[in-house]
Amino acid sequence: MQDGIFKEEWLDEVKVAQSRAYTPYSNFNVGALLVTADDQYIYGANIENAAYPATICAERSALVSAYSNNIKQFKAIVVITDSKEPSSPCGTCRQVMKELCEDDMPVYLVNHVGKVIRRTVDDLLPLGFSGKDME
Ligand SMILES: O=c1ccn([C@H]2C[C@H](O)[C@@H](CO)O2)c(=O)[nH]1
Ligand SMILES: [Zn+2]
Repeated sequence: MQDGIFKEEWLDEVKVAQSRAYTPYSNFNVGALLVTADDQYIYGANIENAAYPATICAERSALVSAYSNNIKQFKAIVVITDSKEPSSPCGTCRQVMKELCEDDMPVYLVNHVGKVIRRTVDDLLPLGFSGKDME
């Protein structure tokens, strides 16, 4: 895994992802930009549903989109929200990142004024369960 040192242009790209959110119920728009190992951009947004639990978060939208297109090596994921402080991925998204990304992949959390917090997948889900736990 190459470390994706945060690039300013990722801010513009993650806002594009966020603009695609479908949030008639919460109006809380989340964008996720998945940067692939070869610097492609995969966009994810939260897609809500009248049956609330059927909602898909932005982070999982991006990861499922990448895998569906046979793209599996990532440099980083950037997540943006309009919250006061950079918002933190939900437990389900952390578990899916644990499954599909390297433990040391950077996760950049960004708020509406561009404050960026860097964590890794392992920071967000320490001692997380994975296939290794079934060996
Ligand atoms: O990790 C998360 C947490 C929440 N949301 C979305 C789901 C829902 O549409 C809205 C409010 O929970 O935010 C995400 O996209 N990612
Ligand atoms: Zn989530």
